[in-house]
Amino acid sequence: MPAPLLARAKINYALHVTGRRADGYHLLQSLVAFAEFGDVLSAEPTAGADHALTLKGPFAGALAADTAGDNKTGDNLVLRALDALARAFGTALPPLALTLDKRLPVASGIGGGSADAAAALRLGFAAMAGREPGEDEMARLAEIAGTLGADVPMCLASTPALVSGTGTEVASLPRFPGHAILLANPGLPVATPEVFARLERRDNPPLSPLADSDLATFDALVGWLEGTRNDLETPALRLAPPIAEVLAALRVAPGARLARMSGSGATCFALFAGIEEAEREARRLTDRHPGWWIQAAPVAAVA
Ligand SMILES: C[C@@](CO)(OP(=O)(O)O)[C@H](O)COP(=O)(O)OP(=O)(O)OC[C@H]1O[C@@H](n2ccc(N)nc2=O)[C@H](O)[C@@H]1O
Ligand SMILES: Nc1ncnc2c1ncn2[C@@H]1O[C@H](COP(=O)(O)OP(=O)(O)O)[C@@H](O)[C@H]1O
Repeated sequence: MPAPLLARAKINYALHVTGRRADGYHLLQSLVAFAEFGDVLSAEPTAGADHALTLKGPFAGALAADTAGDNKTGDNLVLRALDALARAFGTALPPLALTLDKRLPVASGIGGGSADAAAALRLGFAAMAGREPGEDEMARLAEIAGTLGADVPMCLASTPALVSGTGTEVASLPRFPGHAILLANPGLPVATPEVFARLERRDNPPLSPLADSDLATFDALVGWLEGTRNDLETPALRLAPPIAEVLAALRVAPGARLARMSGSGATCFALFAGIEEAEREARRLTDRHPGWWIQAAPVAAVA
């Protein structure tokens, strides 16, 4: 059986909404990166006739309550991803007993469900083929990923990238400076469509060009990010006002170089040069806001 997979949290460092398609989906330009923290998906063979999914971890309850239907895990993106994989490859997938350790808050702008779906595609492929996917097979997995959600292809890559289109066009960055991130969520689930619906403008200016030198150091990256935005921040604040308090707390954290909301919220992040500073601020914030979800993690370099 394939080894357990880390379904890393996705963070939109910058997110510009530049248009809207006729089908209502928005055109985005985003710089995304991934924290070395996330859900963990594991699988064992099972004698049962179908896949079985067990949820555990701090957000298992929230997910079970959020997922519709009598079978509380039936709508889970993990099982939908395995179904889509088997259909696309036309190959029987051996029934799997899956365990999802749900460590990322649900509906929180850091793509936990999308990362789980991407991990399920990788794990399912390995269980089906007995090996890792080749380049052509990865391209097919990315296509399947795009049918599961706009964020799933970027989570399949799980490496810093510029994304465009509706989010499914993923250009991995050739280099990226390592640093640390502090994630904070006030405990409010936010529905992505409701945030998009509250946008006042859908024709915002695009990202400024990203030069290789902007990725050479952490300072240079922060400098570039200072000229960018998250266009979903204002509509999300209207929907969930407590996000303002999270942003304010992160902005004044000693050592925080940039504080912003990720995706459609409500999770916000601050960037730090090193993990020690991020962990120190995580402890401080946890003392002051025991009801918030707070997590520090490294963001790996791409050399
Ligand atoms: C906003 C972002 C930014 O990365 O992240 P999250 O806040 O979800 O983490 C994504 O675009 C979310 O991606 P994902 O959550 O996979 O979206 P989907 O399941 O495909 O779509 C959910 C809903 O979001 C809206 N949507 C999503 C993507 C997009 N480009 N335009 C949209 O308008 C649509 O209302 C759609 O019905
Ligand atoms: N494995 C999963 N983890 C999280 N959410 C899931 C999962 N499977 C299905 N969902 C559904 O997808 C929705 C979006 O979840 P999530 O990816 O956590 O949002 P976001 O991208 O905003 O962080 C949830 O409301 C939930 O009902």
